[in-house]
Amino acid sequence: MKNRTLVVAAAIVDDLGAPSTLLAARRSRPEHLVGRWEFPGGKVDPGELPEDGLHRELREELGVSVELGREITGPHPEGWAITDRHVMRLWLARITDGDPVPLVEHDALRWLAPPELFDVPWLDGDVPIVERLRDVLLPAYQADVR
Ligand SMILES: Nc1nc2c([nH]c(=O)n2[C@H]2C[C@H](O)[C@@H](COP(=O)(O)OP(=O)(O)OP(=O)(O)O)O2)c(=O)[nH]1
Repeated sequence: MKNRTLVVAAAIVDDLGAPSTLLAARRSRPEHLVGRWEFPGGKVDPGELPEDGLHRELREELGVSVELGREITGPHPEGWAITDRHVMRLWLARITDGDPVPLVEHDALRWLAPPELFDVPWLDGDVPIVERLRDVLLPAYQADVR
């Protein structure tokens, strides 16, 4: 896990206390990622705190401000091994300002409820994270549909 580049990303949800839907973003670049869905975010700049990098990326990519909730921790203390060169940390987040628009890096956004989570082709490394998030979203989703 050492020597991997740190990527920070957000599981943007409708509500931090009772999350039931998740915002997914479709990559528009680079070529090998085009059409795959992911969590908005990106690489942390040198000297930047991970959470600060995440707020910056979300402003740049979607034009939104967020409140961060708890971190969705992975199997490794460093985060989720999303590729053989990147490790990712991700936090729940709620939009506090702005309507999300795919400004750069993405060309589509979708709010997904648990039954729809796998209707989109996620990047391979994100699949175990989406499975974990399904468990996070299910209680509030099931309470809502009842
Ligand atoms: N942002 C993000 N990247 C992901 C996810 N899953 C996944 O495998 N990746 C990969 C894709 C890229 O190879 C890498 C992140 O790079 P990036 O292109 O988003 O980062 P960045 O905006 O800072 O990129 P750069 O163009 O400035 O280098 O991690 C995900 O859910 N979100």
